[in-house]
Amino acid sequence: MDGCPRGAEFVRVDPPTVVAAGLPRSEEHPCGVPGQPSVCGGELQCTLVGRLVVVEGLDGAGKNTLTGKLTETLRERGATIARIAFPRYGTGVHADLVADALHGRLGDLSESVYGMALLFALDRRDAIGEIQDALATHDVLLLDRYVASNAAYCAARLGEPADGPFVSWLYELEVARFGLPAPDLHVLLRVPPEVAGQRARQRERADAARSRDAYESNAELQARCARVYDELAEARWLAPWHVVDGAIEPDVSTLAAEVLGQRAGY
Ligand SMILES: Nc1ncnc2c1ncn2[C@@H]1O[C@H](COP(=O)(O)OP(=O)(O)OP(=O)(O)O)[C@@H](O)[C@H]1O
Ligand SMILES: Cc1cn([C@H]2C[C@H](O)[C@@H](COP(=O)(O)O)O2)c(=O)[nH]c1=O
Repeated sequence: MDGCPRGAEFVRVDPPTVVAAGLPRSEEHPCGVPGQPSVCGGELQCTLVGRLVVVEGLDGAGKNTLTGKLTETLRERGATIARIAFPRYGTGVHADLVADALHGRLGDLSESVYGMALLFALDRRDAIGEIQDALATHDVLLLDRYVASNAAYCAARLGEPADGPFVSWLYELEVARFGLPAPDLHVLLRVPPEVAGQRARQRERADAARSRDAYESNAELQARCARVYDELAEARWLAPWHVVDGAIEPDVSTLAAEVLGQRAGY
Protein backbone atom coordinates (compact mmCIF):
# COMPACT_ATOMS: atom_id res chain seq x y z
CA MET A 1 0.00 0.00 0.00
CA ASP A 2 1.48 3.35 -1.04
CA GLY A 3 -0.90 5.84 0.43
CA CYS A 4 -3.27 6.79 3.19
CA PRO A 5 -6.85 5.56 2.68
CA ARG A 6 -7.88 9.24 2.50
CA GLY A 7 -5.61 9.80 -0.48
CA ALA A 8 -2.95 11.88 1.24
CA GLU A 9 0.45 11.93 -0.35
CA PHE A 10 3.28 10.17 1.41
CA VAL A 11 7.02 10.50 1.36
CA ARG A 12 8.81 7.25 2.06
CA VAL A 13 11.70 7.66 4.51
CA ASP A 14 14.14 5.30 6.20
CA PRO A 15 13.18 3.68 8.58
CA PRO A 16 9.91 3.05 6.75
CA THR A 17 7.87 5.85 8.30
CA VAL A 18 5.58 7.88 6.11
CA VAL A 19 4.81 11.57 6.40
CA ALA A 20 1.50 12.80 5.07
CA ALA A 21 1.59 16.30 3.61
CA GLY A 22 -1.29 18.74 4.02
CA LEU A 23 -3.59 16.52 6.04
CA PRO A 24 -6.05 18.24 8.32
CA ARG A 25 -5.84 17.51 12.03
CA SER A 26 -9.12 15.73 12.18
CA GLU A 27 -10.65 13.26 14.62
CA GLU A 28 -11.98 11.60 11.48
CA HIS A 29 -8.56 10.68 10.18
CA PRO A 30 -8.64 6.93 9.62
CA CYS A 31 -5.05 6.40 10.66
CA GLY A 32 -5.33 7.31 14.31
CA VAL A 33 -5.04 10.05 16.89
CA PRO A 34 -4.61 13.61 15.59
CA GLY A 35 -1.01 14.76 15.82
CA GLN A 36 0.28 11.29 16.66
CA PRO A 37 2.22 8.99 14.34
CA SER A 38 -0.12 6.15 13.54
CA VAL A 39 -0.27 2.99 11.50
CA CYS A 40 -1.80 3.46 8.08
CA GLY A 41 -3.08 0.28 6.44
CA GLY A 42 -1.08 -1.80 8.92
CA GLU A 43 2.07 -1.24 6.93
CA LEU A 44 2.88 2.45 6.63
CA GLN A 45 2.84 5.24 9.17
CA CYS A 46 1.62 8.77 8.70
CA THR A 47 2.05 11.92 10.76
CA LEU A 48 -0.64 14.57 10.65
CA VAL A 49 0.75 17.96 9.74
CA GLY A 50 -0.18 21.61 10.11
CA ARG A 51 -1.51 24.03 7.53
CA LEU A 52 0.95 26.12 5.55
CA VAL A 53 -0.52 29.61 5.23
CA VAL A 54 1.25 32.44 3.40
CA VAL A 55 0.61 36.17 3.75
CA GLU A 56 1.49 38.04 0.55
CA GLY A 57 1.31 41.65 -0.60
CA LEU A 58 3.24 44.76 -1.59
CA ASP A 59 6.01 46.31 0.45
CA GLY A 60 4.41 48.29 3.27
CA ALA A 61 1.01 46.63 2.78
CA GLY A 62 0.92 45.60 6.44
CA LYS A 63 1.79 41.88 6.19
CA ASN A 64 3.93 41.82 9.33
CA THR A 65 1.29 43.73 11.28
CA LEU A 66 -1.50 41.41 10.07
CA THR A 67 0.56 38.25 10.72
CA GLY A 68 1.07 39.39 14.32
CA LYS A 69 -2.66 40.01 14.88
CA LEU A 70 -3.59 36.74 13.19
CA THR A 71 -1.12 34.80 15.35
CA GLU A 72 -2.68 36.29 18.49
CA THR A 73 -6.24 35.45 17.38
CA LEU A 74 -5.36 31.90 16.30
CA ARG A 75 -3.61 31.26 19.62
CA GLU A 76 -6.67 32.56 21.52
CA ARG A 77 -8.63 29.87 19.64
CA GLY A 78 -6.25 27.18 20.89
CA ALA A 79 -4.19 26.65 17.74
CA THR A 80 -0.41 26.31 17.89
CA ILE A 81 1.35 28.70 15.50
CA ALA A 82 4.86 28.87 14.06
CA ARG A 83 6.07 31.83 11.97
CA ILE A 84 8.80 32.43 9.41
CA ALA A 85 9.37 35.64 7.44
CA PHE A 86 11.16 35.47 4.08
CA PRO A 87 13.81 36.62 3.34
CA ARG A 88 15.26 35.32 6.64
CA TYR A 89 17.46 38.38 7.27
CA GLY A 90 20.07 37.80 9.96
CA THR A 91 19.51 34.02 9.86
CA GLY A 92 20.26 32.86 6.34
CA VAL A 93 23.35 33.65 4.28
CA HIS A 94 21.30 33.95 1.09
CA ALA A 95 18.86 36.34 2.77
CA ASP A 96 21.73 38.57 3.88
CA LEU A 97 23.06 38.57 0.32
CA VAL A 98 19.56 39.65 -0.82
CA ALA A 99 19.74 42.60 1.61
CA ASP A 100 23.19 43.54 0.31
CA ALA A 101 21.97 43.40 -3.29
CA LEU A 102 18.81 45.41 -2.57
CA HIS A 103 20.88 48.12 -0.87
CA GLY A 104 23.41 48.33 -3.72
CA ARG A 105 26.28 46.50 -2.04
CA LEU A 106 26.69 43.67 -4.59
CA GLY A 107 27.58 45.59 -7.72
CA ASP A 108 25.31 44.81 -10.67
CA LEU A 109 23.80 41.62 -9.19
CA SER A 110 20.47 43.30 -8.40
CA GLU A 111 20.06 44.12 -12.10
CA SER A 112 19.69 40.40 -12.85
CA VAL A 113 16.09 39.34 -12.26
CA TYR A 114 16.94 35.64 -12.47
CA GLY A 115 20.02 36.11 -10.23
CA MET A 116 17.88 37.80 -7.55
CA ALA A 117 15.15 35.15 -7.91
CA LEU A 118 17.75 32.46 -7.32
CA LEU A 119 19.03 34.12 -4.12
CA PHE A 120 15.49 34.39 -2.71
CA ALA A 121 14.80 30.77 -3.71
CA LEU A 122 18.02 29.50 -2.12
CA ASP A 123 17.04 31.19 1.15
CA ARG A 124 13.80 29.16 1.11
CA ARG A 125 15.64 25.97 0.11
CA ASP A 126 17.91 26.45 3.16
CA ALA A 127 14.75 26.62 5.30
CA ILE A 128 13.09 23.39 4.13
CA GLY A 129 14.05 21.54 7.34
CA GLU A 130 12.68 24.39 9.48
CA ILE A 131 9.45 24.40 7.46
CA GLN A 132 8.98 20.64 7.80
CA ASP A 133 9.70 20.69 11.55
CA ALA A 134 7.25 23.55 12.08
CA LEU A 135 4.53 21.75 10.08
CA ALA A 136 5.06 18.54 12.03
CA THR A 137 4.71 20.26 15.42
CA HIS A 138 2.19 23.10 14.90
CA ASP A 139 -1.38 23.48 13.70
CA VAL A 140 -0.46 26.39 11.43
CA LEU A 141 2.81 27.64 9.98
CA LEU A 142 2.32 31.32 9.03
CA LEU A 143 4.75 32.61 6.42
CA ASP A 144 5.29 36.32 5.74
CA ARG A 145 6.13 36.03 2.00
CA TYR A 146 6.99 32.79 0.15
CA VAL A 147 7.38 31.57 -3.44
CA ALA A 148 4.59 33.84 -4.71
CA SER A 149 6.64 36.93 -3.75
CA ASN A 150 9.32 35.77 -6.15
CA ALA A 151 6.67 35.18 -8.81
CA ALA A 152 5.03 38.59 -8.37
CA TYR A 153 8.14 40.78 -8.05
CA CYS A 154 10.27 39.09 -10.72
CA ALA A 155 7.45 38.80 -13.27
CA ALA A 156 6.70 42.49 -12.60
CA ARG A 157 10.35 43.43 -13.11
CA LEU A 158 10.35 41.55 -16.43
CA GLY A 159 7.01 43.04 -17.49
CA GLU A 160 5.53 39.54 -17.73
CA PRO A 161 2.07 38.35 -16.63
CA ALA A 162 1.46 35.64 -14.02
CA ASP A 163 1.08 33.00 -16.74
CA GLY A 164 4.30 34.00 -18.50
CA PRO A 165 7.59 32.11 -18.87
CA PHE A 166 9.20 33.46 -15.68
CA VAL A 167 6.51 32.09 -13.37
CA SER A 168 6.71 28.68 -15.11
CA TRP A 169 10.51 28.70 -14.67
CA LEU A 170 10.10 29.62 -11.00
CA TYR A 171 7.65 26.77 -10.38
CA GLU A 172 10.17 24.32 -11.90
CA LEU A 173 12.96 25.74 -9.72
CA GLU A 174 11.34 26.14 -6.30
CA VAL A 175 8.60 23.50 -6.29
CA ALA A 176 9.73 20.79 -8.71
CA ARG A 177 13.53 21.02 -8.23
CA PHE A 178 13.99 22.35 -4.68
CA GLY A 179 10.93 20.52 -3.33
CA LEU A 180 9.39 23.44 -1.43
CA PRO A 181 5.90 22.45 -0.24
CA ALA A 182 2.93 24.18 -1.84
CA PRO A 183 0.90 26.25 0.63
CA ASP A 184 -2.60 25.30 1.78
CA LEU A 185 -3.69 28.92 1.51
CA HIS A 186 -2.41 32.32 0.36
CA VAL A 187 -3.75 35.45 2.01
CA LEU A 188 -3.31 38.42 -0.33
CA LEU A 189 -3.32 41.64 1.69
CA ARG A 190 -4.51 43.88 -1.13
CA VAL A 191 -3.63 47.54 -0.71
CA PRO A 192 -3.46 50.22 -3.43
CA PRO A 193 0.23 50.74 -4.32
CA GLU A 194 0.06 54.44 -3.29
CA VAL A 195 -1.19 53.50 0.19
CA ALA A 196 1.45 50.78 0.62
CA GLY A 197 4.11 53.25 -0.56
CA GLN A 198 2.93 55.85 1.91
CA ARG A 199 3.06 53.31 4.77
CA ALA A 200 6.60 52.24 3.76
CA ARG A 201 7.72 55.91 3.72
CA GLN A 202 6.13 56.53 7.13
CA ARG A 203 7.90 53.48 8.55
CA GLU A 204 11.21 54.73 7.11
CA ARG A 205 10.72 58.11 8.80
CA ALA A 206 9.92 56.46 12.14
CA ASP A 207 12.74 53.91 12.02
CA ALA A 208 16.06 54.78 10.39
CA ALA A 209 17.01 51.06 10.34
CA ARG A 210 14.09 50.44 7.92
CA SER A 211 15.39 52.56 5.03
CA ARG A 212 13.58 51.63 1.83
CA ASP A 213 15.42 49.26 -0.52
CA ALA A 214 15.62 49.36 -4.34
CA TYR A 215 12.24 47.64 -4.81
CA GLU A 216 10.43 49.64 -2.09
CA SER A 217 11.47 52.97 -3.63
CA ASN A 218 10.31 51.96 -7.12
CA ALA A 219 6.65 53.05 -7.39
CA GLU A 220 6.30 51.78 -10.95
CA LEU A 221 7.52 48.31 -9.96
CA GLN A 222 5.07 48.23 -7.03
CA ALA A 223 2.17 49.09 -9.35
CA ARG A 224 3.11 46.32 -11.81
CA CYS A 225 3.62 43.91 -8.93
CA ALA A 226 0.10 44.66 -7.62
CA ARG A 227 -1.28 43.61 -11.01
CA VAL A 228 0.69 40.35 -11.05
CA TYR A 229 -0.52 39.55 -7.51
CA ASP A 230 -4.11 40.02 -8.71
CA GLU A 231 -3.46 37.65 -11.61
CA LEU A 232 -1.87 35.03 -9.34
CA ALA A 233 -4.87 35.20 -7.01
CA GLU A 234 -7.32 35.01 -9.90
CA ALA A 235 -5.52 31.93 -11.28
CA ARG A 236 -5.32 30.33 -7.79
CA TRP A 237 -1.61 29.85 -8.44
CA LEU A 238 -0.09 27.02 -6.33
CA ALA A 239 -2.98 27.11 -3.82
CA PRO A 240 -6.25 28.93 -3.09
CA TRP A 241 -5.97 32.70 -2.52
CA HIS A 242 -8.07 34.61 0.01
CA VAL A 243 -8.06 38.33 -0.73
CA VAL A 244 -8.21 40.78 2.21
CA ASP A 245 -8.82 44.50 1.71
CA GLY A 246 -5.82 46.00 3.50
CA ALA A 247 -6.89 49.60 2.90
CA ILE A 248 -9.33 49.20 5.80
CA GLU A 249 -8.72 47.51 9.16
CA PRO A 250 -8.72 43.77 8.29
CA ASP A 251 -11.35 41.51 9.90
CA VAL A 252 -8.91 39.19 11.68
CA SER A 253 -11.63 37.00 13.19
CA THR A 254 -13.05 36.00 9.79
CA LEU A 255 -9.55 35.51 8.46
CA ALA A 256 -8.65 33.23 11.39
CA ALA A 257 -11.65 31.02 10.55
CA GLU A 258 -10.51 30.86 6.93
CA VAL A 259 -6.96 29.95 8.00
CA LEU A 260 -8.24 27.13 10.21
CA GLY A 261 -10.35 25.87 7.32
CA GLN A 262 -13.52 26.40 9.44
CA ARG A 263 -12.50 23.29 11.36
CA ALA A 264 -14.48 22.25 14.39
CA GLY A 265 -12.68 22.37 17.74
CA TYR A 266 -11.17 25.86 17.43
N1 LIG B 1 -4.14 48.60 8.51
C1 LIG B 1 -3.16 49.53 8.62
N2 LIG B 1 -3.48 50.84 8.58
C2 LIG B 1 -2.51 51.80 8.67
N3 LIG B 1 -1.17 51.54 8.82
C3 LIG B 1 -0.81 50.26 8.86
C4 LIG B 1 -1.75 49.17 8.76
N4 LIG B 1 -1.10 48.01 8.82
C5 LIG B 1 0.22 48.33 8.96
N5 LIG B 1 0.38 49.67 9.00
C6 LIG B 1 1.66 50.39 9.12
O1 LIG B 1 2.29 50.36 7.84
C7 LIG B 1 3.69 50.15 7.95
C8 LIG B 1 4.06 48.87 7.19
O2 LIG B 1 3.48 47.76 7.87
P1 LIG B 1 4.22 46.35 7.91
O3 LIG B 1 5.64 46.51 8.35
O4 LIG B 1 3.34 45.45 8.68
O5 LIG B 1 4.18 46.02 6.36
P2 LIG B 1 4.80 44.82 5.53
O6 LIG B 1 3.81 44.48 4.49
O7 LIG B 1 5.23 43.72 6.44
O8 LIG B 1 6.07 45.51 4.86
P3 LIG B 1 7.37 44.92 4.14
O9 LIG B 1 6.98 43.87 3.16
O10 LIG B 1 7.96 46.11 3.43
O11 LIG B 1 8.29 44.40 5.23
C9 LIG B 1 4.01 50.06 9.44
O12 LIG B 1 4.47 51.32 9.88
C10 LIG B 1 2.66 49.71 10.08
O13 LIG B 1 2.55 50.21 11.38
C1 LIG C 1 10.69 36.75 -0.33
C2 LIG C 1 10.86 37.52 -1.60
C3 LIG C 1 10.83 38.89 -1.60
N1 LIG C 1 10.98 39.57 -2.76
C4 LIG C 1 10.99 41.04 -2.73
C5 LIG C 1 9.87 41.69 -1.97
C6 LIG C 1 10.49 42.90 -1.33
O1 LIG C 1 10.43 44.00 -2.21
C7 LIG C 1 11.96 42.54 -1.19
C8 LIG C 1 12.41 42.15 0.17
O2 LIG C 1 11.39 41.66 0.99
P1 LIG C 1 10.90 42.48 2.33
O3 LIG C 1 9.67 41.79 2.75
O4 LIG C 1 10.69 43.91 1.93
O5 LIG C 1 12.01 42.38 3.31
O6 LIG C 1 12.16 41.44 -2.05
C9 LIG C 1 11.20 38.90 -3.95
O7 LIG C 1 11.37 39.52 -5.02
N2 LIG C 1 11.23 37.55 -3.95
C10 LIG C 1 11.07 36.82 -2.82
O8 LIG C 1 11.08 35.55 -2.86
